[in-house]
Amino acid sequence: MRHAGKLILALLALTTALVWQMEDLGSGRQWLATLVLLAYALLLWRAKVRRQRQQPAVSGEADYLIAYATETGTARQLAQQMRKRLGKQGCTAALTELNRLADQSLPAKALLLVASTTGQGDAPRTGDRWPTNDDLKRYVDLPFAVLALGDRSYPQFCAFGLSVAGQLQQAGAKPLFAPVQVSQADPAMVNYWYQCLQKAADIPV
Ligand SMILES: Cc1cc2nc3c(=O)[nH]c(=O)nc-3n(C[C@H](O)[C@H](O)[C@H](O)COP(=O)(O)O)c2cc1C
Repeated sequence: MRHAGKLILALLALTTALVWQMEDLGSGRQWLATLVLLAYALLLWRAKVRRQRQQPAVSGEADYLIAYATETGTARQLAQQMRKRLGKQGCTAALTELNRLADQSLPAKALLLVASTTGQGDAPRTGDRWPTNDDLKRYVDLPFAVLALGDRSYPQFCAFGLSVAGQLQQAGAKPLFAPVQVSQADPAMVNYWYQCLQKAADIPV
């Protein structure tokens, strides 16, 4: 996204330069085109600021830290919904991709993981470098819960989510409840996972 923003700005600057090369346009039209391009850049900038406000920076003060591992976006979407849902219950939650978990401060209450599986039971793009460079010792005694996404038609159903749960437990982290395996992002099972969390973490309904 950061690269896309830079590319758009570079294209706008190039277009402005081209407009000023076209002398037969006349300076009135050249100014008009420049103003339109500037207004467009301003709109893009405002949209970016709004997006950043909707996704506050990850903070060590958060009650929950939600880490997602996704290939095609479902786990990220569900993680974002989870954060909103927790927010409505008065809880704070920070969001990160699993590959960046090592850079985040630990949450006050629990680590929540939304992890999809790809390939033949493999890690998806935003989780394929975890736990490299993460000191798993820091998760000792940390409560956690895993929402494992997959598809029942694959022989290695939810393999990556289960592997994440296993590695955390082996490192000494404390599962709030067993990983919930969800096929094709079934909303009923996602809801069931959330109910388990509410019960285990004593979140008001
Ligand atoms: C190429 C491919 C390979 C997949 N491999 C598995 C698998 O081995 N095990 C599994 O349970 N699900 C597998 N799935 C299903 C995905 O995990 C499931 O659709 C999930 O909801 C995708 O989540 P995402 O959008 O966060 O990546 C696979 C899906 C695709 C497209």
